[in-house]
Amino acid sequence: MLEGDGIGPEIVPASVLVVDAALAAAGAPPAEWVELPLGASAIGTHGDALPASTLAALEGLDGWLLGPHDSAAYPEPHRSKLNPSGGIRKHFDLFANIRPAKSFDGADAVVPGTDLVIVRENTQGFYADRSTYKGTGEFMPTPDVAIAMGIVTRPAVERIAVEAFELASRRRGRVTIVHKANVLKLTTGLFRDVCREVAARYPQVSVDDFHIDAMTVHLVRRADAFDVIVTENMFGDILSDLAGEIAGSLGIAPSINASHERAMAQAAHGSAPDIAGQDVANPIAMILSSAMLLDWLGARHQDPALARAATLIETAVAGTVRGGVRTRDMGGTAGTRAFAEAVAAGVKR
Ligand SMILES: NC(=O)C1=CN([C@@H]2O[C@H](COP(=O)(O)OP(=O)(O)OC[C@H]3O[C@@H](n4cnc5c(N)ncnc54)[C@H](O)[C@@H]3O)[C@@H](O)[C@H]2O)C=CC1
Ligand SMILES: CC(C)CC(=O)C(=O)O
Repeated sequence: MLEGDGIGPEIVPASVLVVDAALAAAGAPPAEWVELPLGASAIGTHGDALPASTLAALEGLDGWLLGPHDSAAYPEPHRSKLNPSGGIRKHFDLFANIRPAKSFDGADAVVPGTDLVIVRENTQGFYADRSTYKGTGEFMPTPDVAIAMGIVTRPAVERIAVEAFELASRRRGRVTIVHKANVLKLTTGLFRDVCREVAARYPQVSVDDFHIDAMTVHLVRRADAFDVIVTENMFGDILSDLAGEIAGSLGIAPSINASHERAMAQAAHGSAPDIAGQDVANPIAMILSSAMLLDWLGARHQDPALARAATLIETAVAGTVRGGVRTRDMGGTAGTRAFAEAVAAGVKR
């Protein structure tokens, strides 16, 4: 576990509490938690927000929880470096960022009945790292000119499209491709076209596509009509915050960042410095990210107890919300810890 900054030291321990309860209830072996330094505190102790020792320790693992970091507030030179989660995603080539947005029965949502998953390409576009793709990233040829160079490649689109179509095959059988091929014709045009080629291998899955600007409108109006949305890195980052809020709150939006070998649970939101340290943050996003990780590990290791633990968590979170225990962003009064304790009690029940 890596707690990160801001609300990280509140929501990550809240998730650990719930995961421990779920593993015990599901008859799975207990987790052995190892706390690794990352974020502002690691700048103080190790001189780096993502210490080499942290990356080395992660090498030996196939799953971990990452809290959010407040990298926009780091002092220089740390602020100008690749942010810590970007560094981990890049190091382990965690190419698929899977971000569900699901509303809860009985709780407010902009669009009740929302149940979709954004499959975000996690390595390319404008967020590509210069050391991986030469010539990409941001640079300033003069103090008055800033340039951002993105990249889209066929293999990267193919592998994320396969993730999206496989997922849709296990869900409601629909994939929506989001792009901006009317303006970014070559880059996001390639993204759309390669996704369409992959679609041909999945005749049982229906496919459509929208421009990113129009897609924001469709989501606000009828998010409940979508199943799996596949899109490039930056569009997926933005769209998933929107989808989380439409489903009820950004604080309920989970994710995993995955390759075929490793997965990292990480809430879709940031470190929320405006509410940090007040015990008001919603831990649902981090708790459900942890459940996604257990589910992923269960599939990888063919261990049904881990999948059971994931289901227990999802059911207990939904039951807790339905029972009226909610944090402030969802109109309730429960604190972060109290909410997690209620979920852990629900898991045990
Ligand atoms: N995965 C990560 O580590 C991410 C880190 N960040 C970083 O986080 C810092 C703050 O970024 P912002 O743009 O302010 O975005 P943010 O996601 O931290 O906050 C946006 C708004 O949502 C609220 N919010 C977020 N999570 C919440 C939760 N669990 N419960 C209740 N309310 C919640 C915040 O209070 C704030 O009003 C920046 O340094 C940014 O770079 C941003 C996004 C992702
Ligand atoms: C990790 C962040 C700095 C970027 C972001 O908002 C995200 O990837 O979710």
